[in-house]
Amino acid sequence: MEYQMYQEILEQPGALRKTFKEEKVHMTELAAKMDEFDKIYLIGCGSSFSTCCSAKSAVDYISNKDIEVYTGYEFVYNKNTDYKNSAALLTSQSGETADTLAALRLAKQRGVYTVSITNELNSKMAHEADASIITRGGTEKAILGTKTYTTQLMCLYNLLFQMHHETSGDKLDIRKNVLRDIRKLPNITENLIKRTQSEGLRLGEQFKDEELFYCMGSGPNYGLAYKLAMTMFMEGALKHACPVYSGEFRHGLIERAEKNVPIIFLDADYPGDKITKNAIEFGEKLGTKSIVYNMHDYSNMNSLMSPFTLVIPLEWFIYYLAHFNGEDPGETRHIGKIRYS
Ligand SMILES: O=P(O)(O)OC[C@H]1O[C@](O)(CO)[C@@H](O)[C@@H]1O
Repeated sequence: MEYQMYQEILEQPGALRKTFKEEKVHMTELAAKMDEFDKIYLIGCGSSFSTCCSAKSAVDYISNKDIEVYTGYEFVYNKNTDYKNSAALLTSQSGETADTLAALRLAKQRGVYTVSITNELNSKMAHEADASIITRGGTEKAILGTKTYTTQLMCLYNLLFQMHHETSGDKLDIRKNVLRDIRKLPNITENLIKRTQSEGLRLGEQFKDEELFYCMGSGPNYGLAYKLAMTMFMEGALKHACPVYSGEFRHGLIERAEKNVPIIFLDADYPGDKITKNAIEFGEKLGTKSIVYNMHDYSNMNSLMSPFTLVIPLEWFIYYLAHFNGEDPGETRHIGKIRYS
């Protein structure tokens, strides 16, 4: 019953170590280069879109830098305004996703400085971007993205938090703590992988017959809630799932939060998690099947590192959920095989 994803979960600490070591200097140089631009676009799809959402939200806590997040085709079809003095960081584990590649080509045409973050050295995106950061995960086969997620997210955080931000006081401390925690990530990840496997197994078995999961988070955890629903549940465990911003709980999900409905709450005690906690309480009264992941139960890193922390117990949960349903969590039925153009 060991699927490909199993090995790839275990490979994350090594991939983080190697990526940091081999790209450290380059990332510092690129952070300085990014300072030259007035605006930064973060662009990716699926798992690689979720990292952009989390990183933007995290850096927003300490910075006023103008950063916008787009999926590949949203950027291509719907972004028509001014591209003056801007840069785009394009994330893609394969470096080949048509949507993100189209965004990269359009950005270049419009004079935007482009940086790709990809796991494939010989990919189109690595070749065509003005600069490239290569995550050193080794080939990843399981579709939902494990080691390419953590390494890509690490590169985005490292780059964005190293940029010059007008910070002082608390914000400066947060920035320093995040950069310190990034260095500790390989060891912390290693530990989390060991500590959370049995919990994932238990939850996977307990929830195996559920068909739909709501995934809620605020701040940087919304990006993870998105990944959890779109790639981990839907692509990996073949379950229906829906990401929800905590702040949007009262505008939709509240009407479906009924007895026995599974809701996964990602909590890191962010200011926005006031609403997450209210929603948890509301769910308790109604008898929802809540699973609450609070990042502080798993690590003592800065709260902004919550996606790095919570993704590990979630990977195990999804791995076993797929297993108890007789599915290989690394398989794909359509992704990578369907072409629109
Ligand atoms: O990161 P890449 O290689 O651009 O791939 C994007 C793909 O990743 C996935 O999120 C799978 O991890 C798919 O949804 C999507 O097709």
